Amino acid sequence: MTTVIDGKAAAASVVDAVTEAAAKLEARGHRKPGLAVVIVGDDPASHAYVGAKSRMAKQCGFNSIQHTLPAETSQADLMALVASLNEDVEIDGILVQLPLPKPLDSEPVIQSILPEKDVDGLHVVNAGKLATGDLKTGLISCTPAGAMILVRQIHGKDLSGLNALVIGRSNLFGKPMAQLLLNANATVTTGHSRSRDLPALARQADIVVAAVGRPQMVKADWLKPGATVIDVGINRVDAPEKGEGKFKLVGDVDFSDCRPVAGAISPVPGGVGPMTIAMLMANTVIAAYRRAGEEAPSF
Ligand SMILES: NC(=O)C1=CN([C@@H]2O[C@H](COP(=O)(O)OP(=O)(O)OC[C@H]3O[C@@H](n4cnc5c(N)ncnc54)[C@H](OP(=O)(O)O)[C@@H]3O)[C@@H](O)[C@H]2O)C=CC1
Ligand SMILES: Nc1nc(=O)c2c([nH]1)NC[C@@H]1CN(c3ccc(C(=O)N[C@@H](CCC(=O)O)C(=O)O)cc3)C=[N+]21
Repeated sequence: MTTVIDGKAAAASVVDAVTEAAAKLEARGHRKPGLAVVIVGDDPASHAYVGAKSRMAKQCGFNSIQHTLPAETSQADLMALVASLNEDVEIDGILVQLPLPKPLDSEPVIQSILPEKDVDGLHVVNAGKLATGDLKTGLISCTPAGAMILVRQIHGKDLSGLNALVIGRSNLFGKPMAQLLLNANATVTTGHSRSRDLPALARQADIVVAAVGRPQMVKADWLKPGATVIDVGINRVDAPEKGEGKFKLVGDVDFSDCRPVAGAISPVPGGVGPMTIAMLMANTVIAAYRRAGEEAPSF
């Protein structure tokens, strides 16, 4: 029987633990954890995600602040906002929603966030800690951290002897995911657009993680029977069957094709997506504990 991994349920239990941790911190006389989300421009999908993040932050008992800037915002003004959030004693976590509208350059913005407030885990200090095996003192990128919790549900903490393929090598996901798997003792391969034969690489893998941005790319004949498949892709595709102009979300994995062959598979929606938001809350409460000088919980 194939296990369909329930990312919503896993995310709900992380959110419960975060809510409890936030309440405990307040009970010890500290202020609420503070999360600032910055969004530039008016991309509807980005606004939907940011709205979900802000709502979840309130639900966790955080002080949640959203800064919505016009698409024409200058690099200097955006950097100035980040600088003021770095200084703000009420703020523990800063997230700048990506991608930024052209011609803004995201890299200098991300690198200007204080590493201890970088709840996206994208600052070089946090990326470097993860790369050198320090998983305790930095902040880990939310989506790979969430995907890893789903992998652990199936395989436990120690992935010794297992082959893992991560398809995609972005700083936001592919690289940190590969490092988390490696740290858990998996034998890790990272595939990308220049890889020669991804289906052959995938057939060697006990764990396949797809983060490519290509709808339904991974097919059943790519999989070793019984493999665990984690689908990170979020693709909006037309869904004329739902009515004119309607769309639906699909992952980078052809779910109905792969489901019978996989041992466990995460769906889209309802898989990694909800975990991303839950881990953003987890990183924010961790940052708040550290700022308060208390020992941070782990999730
Ligand atoms: N569920 C969630 O919470 C999140 C979902 N996502 C989703 O995950 C997906 C990936 O995101 P992200 O990492 O930011 O995307 P990027 O576009 O930054 O990276 C995509 C990666 O896929 C590789 N790639 C592209 N085409 C192919 C191909 N045909 N064959 C093999 N590899 C290919 C690229 O290779 P190369 O490096 O050679 O160009 C690149 O490494 C997207 O669908 C995104 O929406 C992202 C973040 C969070
Ligand atoms: N700085 C930054 N950090 C990010 O982590 C970041 C980002 N920018 N830009 C965009 C991507 C994408 N992303 C998602 C978050 C939640 C869902 C999510 O909750 N998805 C639901 C479905 C939501 C829906 O129905 O639209 C699900 O998969 O079940 C998806 C994708 C975070 N990202």
